[in-house]
Amino acid sequence: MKQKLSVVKIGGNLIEDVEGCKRVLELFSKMDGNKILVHGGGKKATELANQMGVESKMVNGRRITNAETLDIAIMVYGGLYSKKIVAKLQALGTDAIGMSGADADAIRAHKRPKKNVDFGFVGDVDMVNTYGVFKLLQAGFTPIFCALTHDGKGQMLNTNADTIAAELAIAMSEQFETTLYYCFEKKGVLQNVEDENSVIQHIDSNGYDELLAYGIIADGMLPKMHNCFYALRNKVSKVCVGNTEMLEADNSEYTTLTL
Ligand SMILES: Nc1ncnc2c1ncn2[C@@H]1O[C@H](COP(=O)(O)OP(=O)(O)O)[C@@H](O)[C@H]1O
Ligand SMILES: CC(=O)N[C@@H](CCC(=O)OP(=O)(O)O)C(=O)O
Repeated sequence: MKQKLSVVKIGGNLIEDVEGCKRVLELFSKMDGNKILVHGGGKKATELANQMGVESKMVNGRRITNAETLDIAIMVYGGLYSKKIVAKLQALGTDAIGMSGADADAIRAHKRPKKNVDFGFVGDVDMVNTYGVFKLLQAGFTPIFCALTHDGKGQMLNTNADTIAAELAIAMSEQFETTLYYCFEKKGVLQNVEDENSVIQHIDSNGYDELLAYGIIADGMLPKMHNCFYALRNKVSKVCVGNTEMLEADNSEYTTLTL
């Protein structure tokens, strides 16, 4: 029987909230078994870019990343947030190790080809070094991935954290029975985004099409849901979307997705 693995992605809004971040890291550190954390930080990158007088442009939920923006991404994701999260987890007794895709050649990507939009230094994932990640887990480390990949030729690339989480979960599913958790500030996928108590408990492929058709899923939820179903179609056992409390063992108020 395969061992279990949890891949938990935490979004930028959650990290920004001091209490929310503290709680999610506490719950993550208490989770049993093999686990990997993936963190975003898009909100902070936009804030820092503003302070530096650099314009932030998003297209389809993805950041247009020129050389200056890439440096900001590396500073915020690979530096500020990675180190702060690792330090907090260490204080909670989790032997966390901060990872970008370049570290241990963990995630290779290629620069997204120019089509209608030139995304600049945005990476589409080609390969996850599952053996490298496996070795870290076997050695007792908990890998903490940020939203950065590399092309294997010395170029860092900016890759959406939701995508990193899905690609890691898919690749590691060869060896593990994997559950992917998308943790953000709302209780789950909501029927009405203004109403926290309208959590949709379960969404399958047909339901997903309907939600799309009715425009119930919008903004950042569009690429997130795309990643959820992409993961499910590629052997990830279970995908869940919810807030911090989803990581509490006896909580069931969140969204579960199936094909
Ligand atoms: N049906 C929906 N249910 C929940 N959130 C939704 C929905 N439709 C759109 N959203 C928006 O999607 C956002 C989450 O996407 P995003 O900000 O990219 O997440 P993350 O913080 O994980 O990066 C929510 O803050 C919410 O405003
Ligand atoms: C290419 C791309 O869009 N990368 C994202 C990476 C950070 C991220 O995904 O952060 P959240 O999870 O907090 O949104 C960005 O730069 O915003």
